[in-house]
Amino acid sequence: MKIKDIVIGVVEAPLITPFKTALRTVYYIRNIAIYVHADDGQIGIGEAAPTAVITGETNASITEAINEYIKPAIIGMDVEDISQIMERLDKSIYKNTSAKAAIDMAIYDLLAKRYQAPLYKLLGGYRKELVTDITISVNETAEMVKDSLEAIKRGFQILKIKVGKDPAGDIARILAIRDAVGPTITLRVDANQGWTPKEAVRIIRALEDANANIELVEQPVHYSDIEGMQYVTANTITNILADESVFSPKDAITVIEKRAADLINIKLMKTGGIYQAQKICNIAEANGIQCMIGCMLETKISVSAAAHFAASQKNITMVDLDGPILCVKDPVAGGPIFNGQSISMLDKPGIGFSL
Ligand SMILES: C[C@H](N)C(=O)N[C@H](CCC(=O)O)C(=O)O
Ligand SMILES: [Mg+2]
Repeated sequence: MKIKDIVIGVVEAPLITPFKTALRTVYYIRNIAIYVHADDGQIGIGEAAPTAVITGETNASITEAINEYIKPAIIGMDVEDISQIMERLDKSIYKNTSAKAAIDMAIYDLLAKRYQAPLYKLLGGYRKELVTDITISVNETAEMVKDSLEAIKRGFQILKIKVGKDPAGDIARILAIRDAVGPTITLRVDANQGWTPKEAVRIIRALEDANANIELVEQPVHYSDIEGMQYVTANTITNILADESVFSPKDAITVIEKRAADLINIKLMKTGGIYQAQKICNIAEANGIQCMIGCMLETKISVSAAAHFAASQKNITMVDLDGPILCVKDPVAGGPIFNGQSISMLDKPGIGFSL
């Protein structure tokens, strides 16, 4: 099964409410869809999200990276030569991880279709069901409390609370949410790099003193401030999760060696796809570090690929795959079933979309 052509399209989905983090506000998803055509007529599907503030990519850069660099590097290769394809993909252009992720997942989709196997089984098949959290955008406290209660009414038991935009008000925001939702709901906090190391320690310790019972705090400080993350991890009890600081296996080794975090968030848009994500997950597991699977603002196409990967791995113990849940409707039919907080893998070949 040889790679014959790569076709680029657009996938669009309006969001139910604006998505707000310390880094950006988004009203509408407009991502790149990828179709990798094989010489036997099969098509593999992928998606790239243009998260300029995190990966540095735009839809224009993703399109250019694929057309000018990635496509010439892998066209004509046999889908079964996965390691060789992934080596060429990695070397075809520096960084551009979302462009690479879209191609990587489309090729894995083809490989799994070649063997008539669901992708999660081909990758290791650890479990069939995942439970995702849902994001509560950063807003004024009252609005975040209202959004949290609505999410619980919709059946979500795990909330990912965005903070870091207004550090002075963050303790009050989080405590008000804990107060409103009660003790049984799991709360994750994501500062998206919005705090200084000293601010982070002060805020997290205040939450600890108030018995807020926060499961983890994600990326408290700037992605490049590994010493700062190390300082936060060393001076708090709460688990610290590295997100924007870990794109590659090398980044994971640095964070682990420096004890800069307790946990790692793997996103296909940061790793450049499943092949590199597996390496990070293995490195973390060998070092006793559990991983979260995360997503950017992505539709069901790439989030489904991430779900297959997460389902295949024992060491992925936390799931933040709420992209499709934040959209008014899915732009594609098929794939795993997203029903409230549960994501169920089906036994259709590949990622599960009929193309
Ligand atoms: C959508 C997901 N729950 C999430 O919060 N991802 C963010 C980055 C999303 C973006 O800006 O596209 C994260 O974990 O930092
Ligand atoms: Mg994050």
